[in-house]
Amino acid sequence: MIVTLTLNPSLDRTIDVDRLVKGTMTRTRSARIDPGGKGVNVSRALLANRVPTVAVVTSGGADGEQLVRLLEGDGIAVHAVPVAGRTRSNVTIVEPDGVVTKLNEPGEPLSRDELGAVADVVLDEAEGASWAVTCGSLPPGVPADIYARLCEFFTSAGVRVAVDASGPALLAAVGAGPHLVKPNREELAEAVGRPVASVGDAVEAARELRERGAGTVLASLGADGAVLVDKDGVTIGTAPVAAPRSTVGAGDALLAGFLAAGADGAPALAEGLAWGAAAVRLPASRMPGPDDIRRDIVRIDARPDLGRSLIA
Ligand SMILES: Nc1ncnc2c1ncn2[C@@H]1O[C@H](COP(=O)(O)OP(=O)(O)O)[C@@H](O)[C@H]1O
Ligand SMILES: O=P(O)(O)OC[C@H]1O[C@](O)(COP(=O)(O)O)[C@@H](O)[C@@H]1O
Repeated sequence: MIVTLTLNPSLDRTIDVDRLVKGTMTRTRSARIDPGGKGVNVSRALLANRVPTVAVVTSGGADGEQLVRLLEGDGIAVHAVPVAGRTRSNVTIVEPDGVVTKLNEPGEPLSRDELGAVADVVLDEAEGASWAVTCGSLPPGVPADIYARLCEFFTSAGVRVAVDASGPALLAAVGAGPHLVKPNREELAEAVGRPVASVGDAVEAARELRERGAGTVLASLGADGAVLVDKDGVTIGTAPVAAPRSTVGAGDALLAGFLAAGADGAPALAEGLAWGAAAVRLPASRMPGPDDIRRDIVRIDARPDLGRSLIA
């Protein structure tokens, strides 16, 4: 069982337009609503591939109720903790060439008591679980060390912890010694305080996060694939997609695939890459199921070129 926690979930609204021009009225081509938030997406991807999972989320107002209805409609085991603040909506605008513009709300504040209630629920749900996955931005008012504190609780209960966060929350979590962190390129660069412009830069930055406490670093690099740095060394792979449709949720699919495959070494990296590429071929934040995942496109580089520049 893999338990995910999303403190700041969202209704993801994806809008397709022919062209987005700032400051003009744009007629939309289609729109779609998905349950969103990083942990939510990890659970959606796991369930789509029949891996047992529970999603712990906060839920506030009519949008929170809709989020829970959508998740339950998909058959996801969801434990929703009611909160006073409205669940946010994140908007993604997609142009035909695959260019994506994201507008993510900060979410409404969580009180101390609400945070305590969520922590009780997730610690309870994680009892006996193989992984606890704590993901996404923190709502206003939530201390930046929340993932670090939860990590200590999970670890002492014998549950492995994966963290997908950014900024101070990621840095604090790394110091608490999680089994796995999944930064993307920007998050990695911010964490080490220097640009990540090449595959070698990503490897060095991932090594630094390991030195600071993370057990395994799965650094996702968009179209450049991903770098895995763990106790056994460095593994690098790619899974090219000729015509990406939507990259929203690709990182969540990568993480889900990596965990589903056992979170260890090249086989797990390859599975994560296959799931991430499949997500990119699907519209909006749809998560891939078995029929969408192609393992034949994955390449694990036996002799990676560390000097290779990353796509801008
Ligand atoms: N344009 C793309 N082409 C092929 N694969 C992609 C593309 N964008 C993302 N991916 C896949 O999705 C994974 C996660 O994407 P990334 O953008 O790094 O993460 P996040 O969604 O967390 O920002 C990548 O490691 C890669 O496997
Ligand atoms: O919590 P954040 O950082 O605002 O991100 C939330 C958004 O990220 C997503 O989980 C997508 O994640 P990625 O595109 O980073 O994989 C959306 O479902 C959600 O709207």
